[in-house]
Amino acid sequence: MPRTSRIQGLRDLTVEARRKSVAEAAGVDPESIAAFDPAHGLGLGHADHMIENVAGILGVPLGIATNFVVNRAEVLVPMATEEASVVAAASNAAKIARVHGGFTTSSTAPVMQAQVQIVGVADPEAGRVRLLEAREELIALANAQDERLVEFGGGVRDIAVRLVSSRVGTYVVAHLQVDVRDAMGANAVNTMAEAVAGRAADIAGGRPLLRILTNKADLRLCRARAVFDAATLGGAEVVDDIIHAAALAEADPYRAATHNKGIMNGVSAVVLATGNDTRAVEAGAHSHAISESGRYTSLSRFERDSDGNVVATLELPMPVGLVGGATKVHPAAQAALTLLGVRTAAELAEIITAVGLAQNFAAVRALATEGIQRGHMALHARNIATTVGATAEEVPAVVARIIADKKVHADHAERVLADLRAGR
Ligand SMILES: CC(C)(COP(=O)([O-])OP(=O)([O-])OC[C@H]1O[C@@H](n2cnc3c(N)ncnc32)[C@H](O)[C@@H]1OP(=O)([O-])[O-])[C@@H](O)C(=O)NCCC(=O)NCCSC(=O)C[C@@](C)(O)CC(=O)[O-]
Ligand SMILES: NC(=O)C1=CN([C@@H]2O[C@H](COP(=O)(O)OP(=O)(O)OC[C@H]3O[C@@H](n4cnc5c(N)ncnc54)[C@H](O)[C@@H]3O)[C@@H](O)[C@H]2O)C=CC1
Repeated sequence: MPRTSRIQGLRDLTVEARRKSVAEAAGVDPESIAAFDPAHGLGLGHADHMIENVAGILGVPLGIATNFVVNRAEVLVPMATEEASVVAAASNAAKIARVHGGFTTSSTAPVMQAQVQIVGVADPEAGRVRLLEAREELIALANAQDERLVEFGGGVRDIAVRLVSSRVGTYVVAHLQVDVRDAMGANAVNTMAEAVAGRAADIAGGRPLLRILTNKADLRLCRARAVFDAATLGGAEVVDDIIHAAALAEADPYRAATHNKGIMNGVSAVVLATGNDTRAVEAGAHSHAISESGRYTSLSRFERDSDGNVVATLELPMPVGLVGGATKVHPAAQAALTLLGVRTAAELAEIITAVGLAQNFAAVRALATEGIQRGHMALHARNIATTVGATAEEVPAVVARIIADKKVHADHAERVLADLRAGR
């Protein structure tokens, strides 16, 4: 069977049957994703080597988003999240995007930057020039810290020097711009920064202070683009309202914060599923969402194309890796990468960006039409039924009633559960 992300009725299967169906559709050995099952996933022994004072493991649901076509390839996307309707929303938008070929993505080279702050430079402008004169020496010193990275074709691509004025003085800040290939790269560039800091400070004529990467990873950008069909959406008026909803997010930081949270619903779920650093990706995204005028704005743009369809685009930093951090040691993260079938960090980063755009579009489409609650709360109702004590066997009946009653909240669920148990 050719690889496909269109799986009918996946939601109606048991978890085990769903995992088997996903493996078959993705063309992978079911054993290669067995680690999605906690019984075969991260063990306490593993966990005890990952962080400090380990006392247990927090399980997070891992769902599979369907319908995705990215650069003409079918891909099933593992998403780790505690939030209902996120996986459904991404799958829904991906289904609509298929009408016009799915998502097209691209990315820059995987360049991460480390900063070296130099304080106390009497002549900062000249200090900057002196550092740039020593470019080759500093690059060689930094690359010597990671021969393995250089072997893989990575290493320092350039050095930039900025002068940053603060309330307490002007700092000379050197940036090591490092191609980190398939790593996320934080540890790699931090090691380089610590190695060159002393020499750089001597050259600049000051004292080294901070030596750390920046998570504003704006030299490691990914882009996604998709066309959402006007007829499928319900016509020109719906398109207009979707455009208006996105335009508000572009203009208003209050709306942009939630619009971008919608994007990160998708992004962070795949970042987490693949054992990558969600905090780094989120910090990078929000630091990138600053307009030329300095205002916090939306990360994505929605326009109407010449055929009246919605064209959505998203660009953001995407510092994720296939090696490094937890990715290599977490069995479920390895399974996630197997299911995705990615060969490079750039491929992973671009799929994540496409999922962020899908999530964003699904949310804005729901908000601009019926509102978020019908779809979201219908799926959240299962959590509410469980919260009030319904057993797995009782959940479907409680969910059906509270949705039918249009009262999807805990106190009504309690009454419904009591009625069901009393045979009413
Ligand atoms: C929730 C839907 C998808 C329902 O939408 P619907 O039209 O009722 O769904 P449907 O039953 O017609 O199914 C359409 C497709 O959605 C998927 N789908 C649908 N249901 C399921 C399910 N149970 N399990 C798995 N997949 C599901 C599935 O792909 C399905 O097609 P298929 O593949 O079956 O041919 C829609 O209302 C939606 O997309 N809503 C957006 C929900 C959302 O954004 N949730 C995120 C949480 S809210 C939030 O925090 C973000 C926000 C809103 O604040 C961001 C912002 O403000 O911008
Ligand atoms: N975002 C942040 O502010 C910070 C994040 N971190 C953590 O750093 C970790 C990621 O840092 P990394 O340097 O990626 O981790 P790492 O040090 O585990 O792996 C990177 C190393 O892997 C080697 N390598 C092997 N194969 C490679 C390939 N194909 N491409 C590139 N390198 C290859 C290289 O020597 C490279 O230096 C994450 O766990 C992250 O949470 C650490 C400090 C700060």
